[in-house]
Amino acid sequence: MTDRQLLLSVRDLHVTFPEERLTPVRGVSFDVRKGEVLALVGETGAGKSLTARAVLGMAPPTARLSGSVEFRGREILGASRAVYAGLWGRRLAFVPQDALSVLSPVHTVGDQLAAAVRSVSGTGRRAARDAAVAALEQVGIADAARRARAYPHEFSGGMRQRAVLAMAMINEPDLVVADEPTTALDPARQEQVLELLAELRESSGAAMLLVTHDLGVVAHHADRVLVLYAGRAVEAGPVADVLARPRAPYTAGLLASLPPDTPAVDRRLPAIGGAPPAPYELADLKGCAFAPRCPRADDHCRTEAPRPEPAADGHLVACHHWRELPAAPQQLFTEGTTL
Ligand SMILES: Nc1ncnc2c1ncn2[C@@H]1O[C@H](COP(=O)(O)OP(=O)(O)OP(=O)(O)O)[C@@H](O)[C@H]1O
Repeated sequence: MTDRQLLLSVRDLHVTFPEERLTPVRGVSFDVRKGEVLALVGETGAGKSLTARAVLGMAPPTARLSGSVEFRGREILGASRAVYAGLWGRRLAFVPQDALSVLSPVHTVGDQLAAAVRSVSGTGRRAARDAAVAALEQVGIADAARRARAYPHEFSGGMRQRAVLAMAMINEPDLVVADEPTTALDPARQEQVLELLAELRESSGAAMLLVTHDLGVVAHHADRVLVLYAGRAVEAGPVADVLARPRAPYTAGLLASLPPDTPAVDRRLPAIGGAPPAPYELADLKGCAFAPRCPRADDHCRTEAPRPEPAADGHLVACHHWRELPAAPQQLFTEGTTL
């Protein structure tokens, strides 16, 4: 039976750089349903951005991709530029870390928004211009008609990121891929921009794939979460369930390292102890990539990689020992365990 709510379905995604003999994404699978927010979370180098870029058709040119990315029932992995050009901005939108990577320095913000509108519809110039100004108003840019005539470098960082949100949402896409959308902003602006993104997304009904390394952001802004480690999923499920009762030691370690009552904007992922394997080490890795940092690891973990298996309704975990862990496995990391 087909799931009519299914929007994006990624299966066994691998991203390889043949020249460097690196495979930073090693068989990632997940679904995004209409209107839902899936967060991809993990430490630096986990493969979050490469996964997001593979979905967008924006992987680095030297990357080789395999697996499957079905969007709206159609395979798009490895599709031609023409296919992606028909999706970008219209069905599939991108909010990057750095606004200047998507805004052209040589056109005014208003012209870029108007061009985005005209690229998907036969809207006339004046109507497109009005839509651009309305979009800037909607993202809280004061004096939008005048601001629309400014160039991106004349905007503050926060305003630029708002303009990028306006650009991403102006054609009401089905899926927004947001890659650490507030990292470049100062902490005071981060939550504002995330709230704005949530409002725009909710009012348009778009789904979102949200890349973040901040569990506070996951808690407040996602419906489901996929935890990545060394290019593989270690745990996935509804946010409330995964955060309240993590089944994978890695997720538990991330949660244990969050200081209680930390303001949302400061909840970055601190080190669990040790570091993830370097990309070049992954090729020869036999067992679970987290084993060297895991207090529960044994010979089984060091020799055989665990596969994701269902632990509860809609909750997957890849750990040989998930059934034997304490109900609050964060204890593994907080009770004087040396890692
Ligand atoms: N163009 C490239 N060529 C070779 N290796 C790459 C390339 N891009 C990324 N990688 C490797 O892939 C790994 C995963 O990169 P990715 O950007 O997906 O990580 P990430 O989880 O998004 O981390 P971060 O939070 O730091 O952005 C990195 O360790 C990097 O070494």
